[in-house]
Amino acid sequence: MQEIIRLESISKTYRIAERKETMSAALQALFKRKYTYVEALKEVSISMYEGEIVGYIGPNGAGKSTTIKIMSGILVPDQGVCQVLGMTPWQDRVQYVQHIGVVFGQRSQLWWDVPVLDSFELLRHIYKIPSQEYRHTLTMLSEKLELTSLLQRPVRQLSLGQRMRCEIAASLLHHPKILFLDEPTIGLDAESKLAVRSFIKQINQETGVTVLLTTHDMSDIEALTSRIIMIGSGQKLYDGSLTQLRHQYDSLSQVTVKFAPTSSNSALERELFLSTFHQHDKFTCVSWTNTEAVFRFDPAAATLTELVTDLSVHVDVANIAVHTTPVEELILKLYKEYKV
Ligand SMILES: Nc1ncnc2c1ncn2[C@@H]1O[C@H](COP(=O)(O)OP(=O)(O)OP(=O)(O)O)[C@@H](O)[C@H]1O
Repeated sequence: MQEIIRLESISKTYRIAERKETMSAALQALFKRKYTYVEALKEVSISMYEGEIVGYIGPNGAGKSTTIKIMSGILVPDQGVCQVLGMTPWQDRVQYVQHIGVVFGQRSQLWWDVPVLDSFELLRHIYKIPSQEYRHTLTMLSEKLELTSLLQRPVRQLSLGQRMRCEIAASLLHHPKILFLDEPTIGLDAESKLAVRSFIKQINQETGVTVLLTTHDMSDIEALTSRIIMIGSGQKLYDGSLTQLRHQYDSLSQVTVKFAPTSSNSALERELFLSTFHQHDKFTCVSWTNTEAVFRFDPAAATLTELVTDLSVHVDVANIAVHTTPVEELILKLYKEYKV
């Protein structure tokens, strides 16, 4: 896979002028300003490859939006190298923006008082999209994002979910190679979230567009990304797959085994048998009742099939449920480990 985004040791510090309480102190400050400094990014390095969907996560104030602003050329870092598609975003801006699409969930790129279609037309002119290509793309996006009934309405009349679908369409009109999505599902109801998610997945699969997605919603991450990059207090803390994360923080598999109601074993027999699991070298029986038992084992040392084979000699099994730790919990463990 080809590397299309490369950040090397990117740092960014914001300078904030101190505000004074009293009028005289404020007047004095006009001549002798005092500043505080916020280190938003500290030597962050990131590589992304063509066609990937990467989840960029971290708690509030971690530095996610600052990174996206640097990658999209809106902000200039204090230090480091940023190469996207072989360009430096803030230097080759006019050429560069032809290749990227950006959506900020908290801000609109559409004109508030005019119909959505007028904003799209304006973007067509800005990006110099040939009319036939524009019509074709608009039809495709309108169908996939169900925009037909929205296009003639002013943006201010749209619901958040409707507006977000239009924002995403606007960011794709010029067929960008990379899509930066900064919290695209923020504030959306369950149905709108699903619509946005399934569209992102579909467009990535069909066009190969590379996607960097920031979100606080871990179900977005689970549904869309196989790789996550975590940032905390301006530093990159984790870069890897969800599977790796699961191995790291969820090393033991847990299964609940339900006994058949018409089981031929007596409760006593079952109890005696389950108590032998205390000495079992591969499986631990965590708890049991008359109707079910919970087991834990290390998937590197044993398999579910072995457990079922062992069990079925002595008890009638009706059902087995494998417990997987929700991604939300895994990420919380990661945040805790790094104290962010
Ligand atoms: N324009 C600015 N001026 C001063 N400080 C800023 C500015 N923008 C961001 N910051 C500070 O930089 C740090 C990183 O902010 P950033 O918006 O990149 O974080 P984030 O991870 O996107 O957070 P969130 O999840 O809350 O959107 C924060 O401490 C924030 O207060």
